[in-house]
Amino acid sequence: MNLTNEDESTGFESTVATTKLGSAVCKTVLPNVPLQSLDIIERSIQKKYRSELWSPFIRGLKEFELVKDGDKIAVAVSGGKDSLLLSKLFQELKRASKTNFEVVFISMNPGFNEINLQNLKKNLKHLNIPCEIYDDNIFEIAEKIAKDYPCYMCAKMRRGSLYTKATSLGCNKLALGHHFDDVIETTLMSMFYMGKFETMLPKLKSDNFNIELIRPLFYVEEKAIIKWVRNNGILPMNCGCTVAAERTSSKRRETKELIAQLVKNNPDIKKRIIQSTQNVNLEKILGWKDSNGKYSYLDKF
Ligand SMILES: Nc1ncnc2c1ncn2[C@@H]1O[C@H](COP(=O)(O)OP(=O)(O)OP(=O)(O)O)[C@@H](O)[C@H]1O
Repeated sequence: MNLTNEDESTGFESTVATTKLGSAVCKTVLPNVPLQSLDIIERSIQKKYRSELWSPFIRGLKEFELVKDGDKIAVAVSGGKDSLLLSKLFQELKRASKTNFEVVFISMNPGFNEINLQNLKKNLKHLNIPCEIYDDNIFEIAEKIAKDYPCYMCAKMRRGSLYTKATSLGCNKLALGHHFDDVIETTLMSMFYMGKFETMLPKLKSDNFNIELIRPLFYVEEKAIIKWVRNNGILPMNCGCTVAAERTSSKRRETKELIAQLVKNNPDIKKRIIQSTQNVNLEKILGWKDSNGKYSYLDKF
């Protein structure tokens, strides 16, 4: 592991290391202090990090109506920092909210190495997250059937596996740990590398399962999650992928770095990117599409 200095505005601050894993290099978020007690960790969510974690979480839930009476929600836990926080937020919500909902925690073991698996179990135990870990060997399958580009296949199989598991547990919603920066990066990446304008939605209906996917961390910034994890002494899973890891995420890293540069001169830039997805002027756009087909502004010219 080599310690590297990262830009403050990315939230990685100085204790981010690079870890060599096979042929890949991963950025690793390291704890700042010894592991804190469960009580301190839980309390920090609604006290010390209230404005950075709890409030944007609640804002997203309310604005997009993500949790309703009668819901049974499966929280998908990869063991990374985002889904560990998401699990704790849901436990806090259950305690604080009058909404009558149920929550379960599921983690799919896609072929993690033993060190990662043990660390995941240790974190779940310490954080008191009653999570069911089930095996679904998608790493091996993705690498076999899509040798050159396993990530797309892996992500597709992962989604299917989590939907299947959540459905088998009687859940009507599956919660994923994508956060504010994931949304912004994905929006820009789809413009830069795929030539289309679209964003990551806070909720969507599955095409093949009778289940809704929700993203309750929609308004939670990554730098706040990193602070929460590091200052509570938690070592999240960092390099779970044993197949491709950093090889295929370089475009995301480039986009992340570009945004960090822009934020230096214009701190509101991330907010503006999100706003632009809520404010598309269909009279000043060349073309758009929906499930019925493609349209050009010339159609009605
Ligand atoms: N193996 C898994 N088991 C359960 N849920 C998963 C798994 N892998 C990913 N997820 C879900 O999908 C979300 C997005 O996955 P992604 O790979 O982008 O995140 P990550 O960096 O692995 O971890 P995290 O988002 O928890 O920090 C996760 O936050 C989690 O909710």
